[in-house]
Amino acid sequence: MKIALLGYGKMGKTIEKLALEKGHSVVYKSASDFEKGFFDEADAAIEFSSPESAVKNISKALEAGIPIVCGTTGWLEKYDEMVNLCEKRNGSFIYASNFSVGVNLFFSINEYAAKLMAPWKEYNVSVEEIHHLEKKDAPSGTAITIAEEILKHNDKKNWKLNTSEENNLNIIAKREEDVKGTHIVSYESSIDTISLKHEAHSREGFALGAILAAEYLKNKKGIFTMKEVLGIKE
Ligand SMILES: NC(=O)C1=CN([C@@H]2O[C@H](COP(=O)(O)OP(=O)(O)OC[C@H]3O[C@@H](n4cnc5c(N)ncnc54)[C@H](OP(=O)(O)O)[C@@H]3O)[C@@H](O)[C@H]2O)C=CC1
Ligand SMILES: O=C(O)C1=N[C@H](C(=O)O)C[C@H](O)C1
Repeated sequence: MKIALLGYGKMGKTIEKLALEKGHSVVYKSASDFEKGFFDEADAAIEFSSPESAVKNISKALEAGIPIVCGTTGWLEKYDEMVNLCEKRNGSFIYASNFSVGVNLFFSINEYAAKLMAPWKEYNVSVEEIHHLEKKDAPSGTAITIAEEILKHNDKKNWKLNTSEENNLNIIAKREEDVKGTHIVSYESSIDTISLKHEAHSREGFALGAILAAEYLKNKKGIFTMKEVLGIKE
C-alpha cells in the first residue's frame, strides 16, 4: 500500500518505520515546514498533526478521493462536518481518539464497568490521564471517549477538566516528561477504590493500529470505527 503521511512528528515517524517494516511504502510526507512526494499516488492517508491542522488535512484527502485515517485529537467540534464531506465525496474515513488494540479493549472494559457500577451510588467515578509535556490538548481525546461512555450510565451531567463539582465527572490531566499515554478510571467510596488502568509503553501500539485502519479502508466506502477494524463487539 502507498501511504501519505499528513503530519511527520513523533507519530508520523513511528508509523513510517512500522509501515516500511510491513512492506508498505510512504509516497508523501507533510509537516508544517515541508511537503515531499506524490500525494495523488497514495492509496491511503494517515493524519497525525495538530488540532489546528487536522480539518484541513482530512478535507484535502477526501477532496482528492484518498481514504483517510485520522488520529489527531482536539478538533472534534468539526467531526460532523468531516462526516458530511466524506458522504458528499463518497469517501472513506476513520477517526479514533486512540488506535491501540489495548486501549480499544480498555474502552469495552470501561463500558462494562460503567454499566456494572451504575446502581452503586456510593462510588464516585473520575478519570485521570497522564501525557508527555509537549501534548497540546487537554484532556486527551482518549480520556474524553472514556468519560462520554461513563456519562451514558451515570447521573453526572457532563465531564469537566480538574473539577471538584460532584455533579460533573472530573477528568484530571497531568503532564510529565516522556509519558506516552496513561489512562486511569477510578471508582472511589469511603471504604475502598476500584481502579482500571491502561499504560502505553511506546507509540508503536498507536502506529500499528493506524496502519491496520488504513489497510481496512482498502476498497471500502463510508465512515468506520476502530472497533470495526479490530472486530471488537459493541
Ligand atoms: N489517536 C491516537 O491513537 C493518537 C493520537 N495522537 C495525536 O496525534 C497528534 C500528533 O501527535 P504527535 O505525532 O505526538 O505530535 P508531534 O507534535 O510530534 O507531531 C505533529 C507534527 O505535525 C506537524 N504539523 C503541524 N501542522 C501541520 C500541517 N498543517 N500539516 C501537516 N503536519 C503539520 C508538526 O509540525 P511542527 O512541529 O513544525 O508544527 C509536527 O511535525 C496529536 O493530536 C496527538 O494527540 C497521538 C498519539 C496517538
Ligand atoms: O498526544 C499523545 O501523545 C496522545 N494522544 C492521544 C489522546 O489524546 O488521547 C492518544 C494517546 O493517549 C497519546
